[in-house]
Amino acid sequence: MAVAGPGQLNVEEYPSWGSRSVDCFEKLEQIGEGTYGQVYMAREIRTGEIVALKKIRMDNEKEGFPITAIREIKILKKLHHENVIKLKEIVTSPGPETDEQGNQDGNKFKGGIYMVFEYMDHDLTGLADRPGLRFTVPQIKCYMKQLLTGLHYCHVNQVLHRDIKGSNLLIDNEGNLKLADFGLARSFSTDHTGNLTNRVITLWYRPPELLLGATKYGPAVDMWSVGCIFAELLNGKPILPGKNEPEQLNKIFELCGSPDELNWPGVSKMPWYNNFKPPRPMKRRIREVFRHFDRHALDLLDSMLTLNPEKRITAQDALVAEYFWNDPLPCDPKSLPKYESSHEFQTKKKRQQQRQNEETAKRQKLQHPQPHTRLPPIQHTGGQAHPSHWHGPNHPINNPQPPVSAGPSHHQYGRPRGPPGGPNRYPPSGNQSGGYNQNRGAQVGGYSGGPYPPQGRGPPYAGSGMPAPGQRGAASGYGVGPPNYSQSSQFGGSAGGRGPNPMGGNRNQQYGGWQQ
Ligand SMILES: Nc1ncnc2c1ncn2[C@@H]1O[C@H](COP(=O)(O)OP(=O)(O)OP(=O)(O)O)[C@@H](O)[C@H]1O
Repeated sequence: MAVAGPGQLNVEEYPSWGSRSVDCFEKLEQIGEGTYGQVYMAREIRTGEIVALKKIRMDNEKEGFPITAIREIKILKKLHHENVIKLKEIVTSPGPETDEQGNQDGNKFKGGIYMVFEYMDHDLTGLADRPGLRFTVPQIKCYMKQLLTGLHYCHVNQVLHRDIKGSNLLIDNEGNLKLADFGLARSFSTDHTGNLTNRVITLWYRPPELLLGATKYGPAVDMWSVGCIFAELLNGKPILPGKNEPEQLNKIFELCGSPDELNWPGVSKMPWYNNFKPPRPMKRRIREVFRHFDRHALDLLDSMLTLNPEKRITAQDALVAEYFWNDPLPCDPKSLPKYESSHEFQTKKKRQQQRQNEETAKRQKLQHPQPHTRLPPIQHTGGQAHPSHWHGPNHPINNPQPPVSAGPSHHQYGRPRGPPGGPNRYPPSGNQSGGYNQNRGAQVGGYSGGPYPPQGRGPPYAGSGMPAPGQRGAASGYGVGPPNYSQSSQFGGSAGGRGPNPMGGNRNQQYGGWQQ
């Protein structure tokens, strides 16, 4: 197969694409649910090969085949790299289909179209959310290196991913990490002449230039998201969990300082700058907030979370950063432990189940109260904490809000992504005591994803309940410093939830106009 060179489309077609039926595969289990519909683990009947089938959702489409699917297919056909998910073929189902409950699919084509991908055992959010799992520094370096390598390849090929987040980073049991979900990706020209939509990238990972209304942008938008993921991996929880766009910007300014003409020439001309500029200058506090990270990690993070996109580090430069060349070195992917399959969809489903069980148990207890006893309660001096405490106060299990059992991309449409685990879930990481933990085995920890941004476009945020520009958003967590880096009050509120993607109810609609 011909591999596209930088900036070229791979013109070689696959004549057989779309000619096979989905009946060539046996669906084994649902592993994801996103904008397109369901993602299944499946086995190819003839070869026994395990693949992922992503069904292209057609029921909402008034105008035929969704443009995002066309984009994803077109882009994935030209990208061939070990750190980019491989699209193997397209298959169709000629007749009406039923879902797992036996209900007929409502799509007007009365058939389905599936993308067949190589199967990956985990997504980063699902993996990091496993109870008892904590990534080591060599492991974080190993994943970060692969993320940057894959992204560098995309950028060299003039593709912006525009939705970098944990659930779109897939990992197999060989330790390989691959970028997935190119549904929001698009080609860009290096001169940034075209107008692009700024309603892309899941809110917690969205860079300040998009939040300030930029419509001309480039690969730096993805690098901001990478910085958020990097800090999240080291910190153990999302670092900028805004509930809506204004609050997101506010959080960014509190951490990264306020933008001005000195640190970001031209910022005052950005479309929404005047709506959101803080009334007084704010100090950059990355090095203070993350002082427990080691020096090289901090240097790299600082360069990724640079407000001015022109000054933000590129994937190529990040790959040669000291961080990756100093002890402890990134580990060999193959040396990483193998875990039971974990996708965000499944881990959240399990958590939802656990919550239901707890509620049932509580109800039963109320109905059948224990006989009164005079004995004092038994004091547990050690051993396992109650599961609901283990998850921390912000965990969906304990949160009074309805459980948000899936991330922005999964089956909780119309809501922001659920709160990440509580502050106690995540141990401080990085080099606190002068040496990294070189143990490559699993430890305690976790990692969680972000919400869908609120709906709507255009300037912006009227009536959104945003803090006035410059006011602090609801309880910034910064300044306390790990491990008391509390973000607890950030969660549980409504973000004016919208559809299952960061673009709006139907992200395809965003592509019809001049902004892409
Ligand atoms: N090739 C794959 N192997 C294993 N799991 C996969 C694969 N592709 C997707 N998944 C799982 O399905 C989930 C959803 O996939 P994906 O993000 O591609 O769908 P989507 O409809 O575009 O979602 P979103 O609404 O987030 O944009 C992923 O987070 C991952 O857990």
